Amino acid sequence: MSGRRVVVFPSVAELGSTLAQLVSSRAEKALSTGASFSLGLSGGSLVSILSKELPAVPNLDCSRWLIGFCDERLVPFTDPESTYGLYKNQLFGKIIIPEERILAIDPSLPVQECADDYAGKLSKAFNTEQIPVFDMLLLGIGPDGHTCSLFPDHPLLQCSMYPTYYRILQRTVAPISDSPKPPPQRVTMTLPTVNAARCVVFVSTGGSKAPVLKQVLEGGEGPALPAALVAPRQGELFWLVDEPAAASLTSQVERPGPGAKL
Ligand SMILES: O=C1O[C@H](COP(=O)(O)O)[C@@H](O)[C@H](O)[C@H]1O
Repeated sequence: MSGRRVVVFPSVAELGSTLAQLVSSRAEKALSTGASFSLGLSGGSLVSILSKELPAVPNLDCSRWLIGFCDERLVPFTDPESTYGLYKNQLFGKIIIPEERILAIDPSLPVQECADDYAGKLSKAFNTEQIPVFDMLLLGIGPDGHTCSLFPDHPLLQCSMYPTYYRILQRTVAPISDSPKPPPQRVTMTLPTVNAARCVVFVSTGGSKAPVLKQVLEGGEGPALPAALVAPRQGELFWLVDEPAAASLTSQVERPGPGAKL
């Protein structure tokens, strides 16, 4: 990992605009050397921030982007809890990404089959039986420290710590049917997939996130929270947060001026 950057913004709008610039710049970089730019999206509060700011980037050509989902809730796309459904309504109508380049789950399948099916889609799109390497993943963090659908104290996390669970550890995505946050059935990227990415960006806003950010970024007692286990092996790691979310941090952070690029 090439060093974590914690960047604090005075407002969600400024954060969002820098996030959009960051996505655009990493897309340009990926497309200058490769055939596509692979971007993994999360749900929750990220959806509206990204959907507002990304279409505002001038001359954004998304025709060679490949979109995946860091996690997804196992509900129909028409359900307000569906992350794909939210992006379809709020973003995909505003930027042109060929439909076949958006890798969504099949919500009609039972959760285990759904995870296997989604893993198969990733494997085909990345043309590998190994862990896919995304150019960029956008993550959120819940007040409990979860990220993707990886929750504190969940066996999916223990898998990453105990070699006896090696088979599971190597999975690209996993099903979860007991999510403490509804809806209970979900599909999520595993930590090995998250940590293989070239660039991982957490987005966190609002005062309700201040205590968990303090714990994840500056340490606390007890086992590491899921978000604290995100440490890309060779990629970049950004935390983009607003002032209320950063309120309890005492470690060094960056406060870029207006329009600054990361
Ligand atoms: O349930 C989920 O929550 C996290 C965090 O969401 P936020 O609204 O607190 O930012 C999100 O990143 C994840 O994709 C989602 O499924």
